[in-house]
Amino acid sequence: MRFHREPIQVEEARERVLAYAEKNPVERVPLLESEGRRLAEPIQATNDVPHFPKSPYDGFAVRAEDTSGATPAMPVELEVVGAIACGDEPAFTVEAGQAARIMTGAAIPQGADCVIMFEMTTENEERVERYVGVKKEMEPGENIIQLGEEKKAGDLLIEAGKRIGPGEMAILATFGYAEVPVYRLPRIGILATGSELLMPEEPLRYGKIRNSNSYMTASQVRQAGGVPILYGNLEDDPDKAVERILMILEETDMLITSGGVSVGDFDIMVEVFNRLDAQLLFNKIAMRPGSVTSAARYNDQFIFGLSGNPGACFVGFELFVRPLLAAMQGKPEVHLPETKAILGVDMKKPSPFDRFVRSSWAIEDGRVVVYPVGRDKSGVVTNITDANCLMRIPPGGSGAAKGEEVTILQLPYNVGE
Ligand SMILES: Nc1nc2c(c(=O)[nH]1)N[C@H]1C(S)=C(S)[C@@H](COP(=O)(O)OP(=O)(O)OC[C@H]3O[C@@H](n4cnc5c(N)ncnc54)[C@H](O)[C@@H]3O)O[C@H]1N2
Ligand code: MOO
Ligand SMILES: [Mg+2]
Repeated sequence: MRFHREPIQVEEARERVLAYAEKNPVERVPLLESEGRRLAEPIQATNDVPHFPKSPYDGFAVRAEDTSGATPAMPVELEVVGAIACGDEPAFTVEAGQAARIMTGAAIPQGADCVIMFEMTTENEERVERYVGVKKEMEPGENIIQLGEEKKAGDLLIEAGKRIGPGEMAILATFGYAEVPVYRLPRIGILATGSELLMPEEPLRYGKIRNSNSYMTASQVRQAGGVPILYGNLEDDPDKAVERILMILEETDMLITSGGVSVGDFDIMVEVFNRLDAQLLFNKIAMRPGSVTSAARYNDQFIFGLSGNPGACFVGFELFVRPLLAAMQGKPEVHLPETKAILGVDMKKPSPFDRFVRSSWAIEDGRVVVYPVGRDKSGVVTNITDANCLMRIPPGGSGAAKGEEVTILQLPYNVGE
């Protein structure tokens, strides 16, 4: 029974992780730096928008009752008593028989109740000086952006947890949020285990390979809103691993390792978890790839032991680490979005486990069609570049046939690039 581990279902593994998920502490950052972060508080309107009635056009602010009977052939003549630029606070009142020049975005003066565009006045023939001819009958309120028309003070504008992008930046600036409450970025330590590993700058030696997992994981962490901190490669030595892991956990919120989680002679992670006396959440999942993906709690921190095989390492992050990072940043929906797609080829390999196949979806004749990206072997590293989703093939039966409907988990990579 030396190698026996009790496999649990994917959903169960996710729940065991999320049961311990906590939101990161809140910090206030300058507006420009808040871009890409997640809001820690709901954002409300701090004033009406607009907070003064304003003109949507360049024209004349007038009293609608004065324009009665006006036509292009018989313009009504009004006295021009002032001009209002954007930013002015008009100090005069438009009385009966009067008009004021007004520019787009400028405040409506007292007395006026509508704005007539330049094009509907004698201004369109030659520039008006003292008197303007109005060529159209106006309604009260016409061409006025009313006080609070867009938003009222106190209105909820953005829910907490939303990622700050262009629209959110515009709102935050509009309502004077020079400092923005956001969740602190999760700092994620990344450590590769394996005596065969070289750094990217090192020349190849027979039997050795360059560590790609750490860089792949760093990208996944960053795209999930975390800050990756790389701690290099570690030989397969449990003593050194324990020492390094304790050091990394002091400096970071969480640790992700890759490699050494299976049952080989040099797979040290089981031993490492034992020596740390960590609380094991799982070390076997009924899925492929990534069946040996492991997770543990050490004090109040997480350690994820992802597979060494790059395909399995990639999938392990997407299914189990991503949701945790999302939860730490207050994201309301933590899992990858799922949709249905039509399988573009036969995937007839029967499997007793759920399979998560690195795949690519595209719209064909108005339908979402999905194809595996190539050889579905967890040791293959060079086809992750083509994946924009994971295709989920349920266990049992005889796999899935071309034309069948399958579930896909959309990845945030390789879409619209
Ligand atoms: N007898 C069994 N053997 C294996 C089983 C099993 O159940 N019984 N599971 C297989 C599966 S599935 C996987 S996945 C791997 C998991 O291996 P480990 O997580 O223990 O990883 P390693 O043994 O350290 O390495 C596996 C493979 O990946 C390469 N690797 C490791 N680290 C990196 C890295 N940072 N960058 C790129 N490539 C890396 C490593 O050289 C190996 O080729 O176990 C199977 N075996
Ligand atoms: O299940 Mo392994 O983790 O195929 O690659
Ligand atoms: Mg191994």
